[in-house]
Amino acid sequence: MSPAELKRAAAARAVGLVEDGMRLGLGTGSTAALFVELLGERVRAGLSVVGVPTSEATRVAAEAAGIPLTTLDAAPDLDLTIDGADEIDPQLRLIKGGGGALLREKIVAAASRRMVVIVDGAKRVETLGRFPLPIEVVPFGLVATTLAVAAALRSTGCAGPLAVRKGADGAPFVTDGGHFILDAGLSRIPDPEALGRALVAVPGVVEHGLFLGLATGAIVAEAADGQPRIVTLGAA
Ligand SMILES: O=C[C@H](O)[C@H](O)[C@H](O)COP(=O)(O)O
Repeated sequence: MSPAELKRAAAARAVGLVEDGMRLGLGTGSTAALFVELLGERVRAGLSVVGVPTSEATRVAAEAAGIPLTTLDAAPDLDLTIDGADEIDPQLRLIKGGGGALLREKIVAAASRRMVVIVDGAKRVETLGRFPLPIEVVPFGLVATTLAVAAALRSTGCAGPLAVRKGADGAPFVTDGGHFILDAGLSRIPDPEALGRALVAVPGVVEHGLFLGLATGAIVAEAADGQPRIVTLGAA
């Protein structure tokens, strides 16, 4: 089975969690995009929901799918957020931000009573860190911030290269919030909570891609005999 087929299976299961009248956080990335597409089918069939997109890309996709949208300011308490992830560990701790949407994703997840993560089985890890950790920083003082981030990484037992994420044109990738992303290739993160605390203490760091204590459940689609097999973690 291809990763795309597994992602679709996880997204399809997640659509079943949506109930009439819900206020939804709509995640970002290829898996969340499949959820938006499938949710749009249910909306066109009569389901009444309202969504808060976590990126401009998701806003465009949700509008195209016919999903009514609002802002987090108008609906600051969401019932359910469905989002993808780059990694998930057994404690439902996540690395997110591979698509650069981590800041809005984290704000929306924190404003939701439930956050259910949809992933293919390849995203499951015992220890976070194989996926480079995205760290969103303001462009001003980039070199000083990068040095301080490197010190924060070392102070929590992490080591590895830090690189400014580049776009297809070779220029720094700019997030929806107008910030840059540092990707930290750490291999493993021994203490994600300590690293999270150290990173938010660095002036210039806006947010990091460690989602700790936010996911309430996960839907994992694994390949089993050529068919997707759904495994749920937590409350999903
Ligand atoms: O910034 C992007 C998000 O955190 C995505 O949810 C994450 O990168 C997973 O994306 P995908 O479903 O495309 O693997």
